[in-house]
Amino acid sequence: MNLVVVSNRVARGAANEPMTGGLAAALLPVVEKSGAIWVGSSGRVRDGAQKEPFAEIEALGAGALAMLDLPAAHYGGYYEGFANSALWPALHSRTDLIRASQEDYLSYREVNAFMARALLRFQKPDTAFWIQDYHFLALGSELRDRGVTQPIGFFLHTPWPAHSTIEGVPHHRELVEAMLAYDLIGFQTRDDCENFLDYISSDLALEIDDGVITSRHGTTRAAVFPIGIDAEKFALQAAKAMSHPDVSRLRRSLNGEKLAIGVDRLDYSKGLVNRIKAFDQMWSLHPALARTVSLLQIATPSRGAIEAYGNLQSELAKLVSDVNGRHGEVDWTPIRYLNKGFSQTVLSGLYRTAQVGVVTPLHDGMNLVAKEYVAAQNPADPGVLVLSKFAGAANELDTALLVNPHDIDGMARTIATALYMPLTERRMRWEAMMAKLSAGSIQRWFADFVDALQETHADKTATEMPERPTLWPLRSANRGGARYH
Ligand SMILES: O=P(O)(O)OC[C@H]1O[C@H](O[C@H]2O[C@H](CO)[C@@H](O)[C@H](O)[C@H]2O)[C@H](O)[C@@H](O)[C@@H]1O
Ligand SMILES: O=c1ccn([C@@H]2O[C@H](COP(=O)(O)OP(=O)(O)O)[C@@H](O)[C@H]2O)c(=O)[nH]1
Repeated sequence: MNLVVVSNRVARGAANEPMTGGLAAALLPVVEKSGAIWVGSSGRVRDGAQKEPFAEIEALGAGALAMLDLPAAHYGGYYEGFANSALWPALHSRTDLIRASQEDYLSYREVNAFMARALLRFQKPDTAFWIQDYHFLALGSELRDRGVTQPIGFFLHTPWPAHSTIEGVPHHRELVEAMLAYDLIGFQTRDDCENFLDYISSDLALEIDDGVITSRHGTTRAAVFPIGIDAEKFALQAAKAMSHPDVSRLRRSLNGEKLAIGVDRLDYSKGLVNRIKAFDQMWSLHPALARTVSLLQIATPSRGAIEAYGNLQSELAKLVSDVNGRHGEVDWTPIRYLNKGFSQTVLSGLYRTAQVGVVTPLHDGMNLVAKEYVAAQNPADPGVLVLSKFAGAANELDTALLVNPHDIDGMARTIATALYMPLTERRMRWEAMMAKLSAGSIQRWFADFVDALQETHADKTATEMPERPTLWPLRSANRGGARYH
C-alpha cells in the first residue's frame, strides 16, 4: 500500500527545533518510519497557486514530505478564518467565539478543493489517503468528486462536541455530509465518537448500525483511536536531557524549591487563566507554599493574528504580572512565564525537573503534554500529574489527580495535595499511567488506524460489489487492533 498522509501543519525532521502542536509532533516519527508521503502546507502562500499547485518535496525517512504553497487569496480565510475562528471554537465548545463570514467559508472550501487537486499527483492504484483534522473536513468529498475510489480515512485531533454546539457552525450540515465521503472517521475518545453519531441521527436522520453510517456516499465507519506517544523513547530522552545546559540552569536556579510546570500553546482551550488563578489561590490559602514552590509556565504563541488569541495573550500577561506582584519577594518570583517554544529534548528535561505537571484544559482532543510529562519522570521519584477531566488524555491517565478546571478552589487544593504526596502513592499512580502509555503508543495508533482503514474499505467494496464476491478480500476475523465504537 502507498500511504498519503495529509495535514495542514507538517513537521520537518529537526529534533532540536520546537514543535508547534501535538499533531505534527506525534506524526513525525511514525510517518518517517512508515515510508508514507506526508503532504501539508509549506507555511508560505503564492499568488495563482490555484492554477498550478507548487510542492517542495524532500525525503522523510523511507518516504517524503511534500509542502505546498497555499493560494494567497484564500489562506487567511481558510486558516485564521473558517478553520480557527469558526470550527476550532465550536469544536472546543466556545460558540461565543465563533466568527464566520461567507467569504471565509468559501476560502475554506477553495483550499480543500485545491488540496484535492494537488493530491491527485500522488495517487497510484494502491494508494490510501489519510486526512488529518478539522482543516480538511471536506477533502474526502473533493477527492471522490475527482474520481478517487481508493480508501480515504479521516482522523479528528480535537473533541467533537454535542450536536447543538456543532449547529453553531455555519454550513454545519453541508460539512458533515461531506465528511461521509470518508470510509473511516477516527476520534480521540468514545464521547467524541458518540457525539458525532448523535449529530448524524439527530441532524441528518441517517441510519447507524454498530458505528457504521449509511448515506448517499455509501457507508462510513466511526471509531475511536486515542493518539499516543513513544513513552520509552521519551523517557530515555528525558534522562539524558538532565545535563542539557537549559535544564541544568533551571535546576541550579531552584535552590531546593519545588517546581510545577505547564506547557501549552497560548490557546483559550488550554485553561491557562483558571490555572494561574488556582496558583494565586493556593499561595493565598497556604502561605507556607510561597517561596517553596513556583510555577514554570511555557505558553507558546499560537494563531496570533486571531483577535481571541491576542486578547488572551494580553489577559494572561496582566494576570501573571498581578500574581507575581502580590506574592513575589525581592529574591523570589512565583511564576516564571515564557512566551517562546522549546525543543522536545529540552522540554523532556524540564518535565523531569518538575515535581508537579499541570495540564488543565477546558476542552482538549487528547493533550500530549500530559503524556509526555508522565513519560519523562524518574521512576524512582516520579512527579504528580494534575490533569483536567476534560482532556482526552484523562481517559487513559485516570490515576492522575483529575480536576475540574472551572473549580479554581478545587484545583488549588489538588495542586497542594500533589506537592505533599508521599513517594509510595506517587509511584503507584505513575506506574499505572506508564503501563497505559506503553500499551497505547503512537506506533500502535498509526498501525491500528491504517489497518482499520484498509479493512473498512475492503468490507465496503465487498458489500457494494456482491456480484463479484471472489475477487474481493474476505473480511478477516476480529483484527483485535482497532477499537471500534
Ligand atoms: O497548527 P496550529 O494551528 O499551530 O495548531 C497546533 C495543533 O493544534 C491542535 O492539536 C491537536 O492535536 C493533538 C494531537 O492529536 C491533540 O493532543 C490536541 O488535543 C489537539 O489540540 C490541532 O488539532 C492541530 O491540527 C494543530 O496542528
Ligand atoms: O515549546 C514547545 C511547546 C510544545 N511542544 C510540543 O507541542 C505538542 C503539544 O501537543 P498537545 O497535544 O499537548 O497540544 P496541541 O498544541 O496540539 O493542542 C507536544 O508534543 C509538545 O512537546 C514543543 O515541542 N515545544
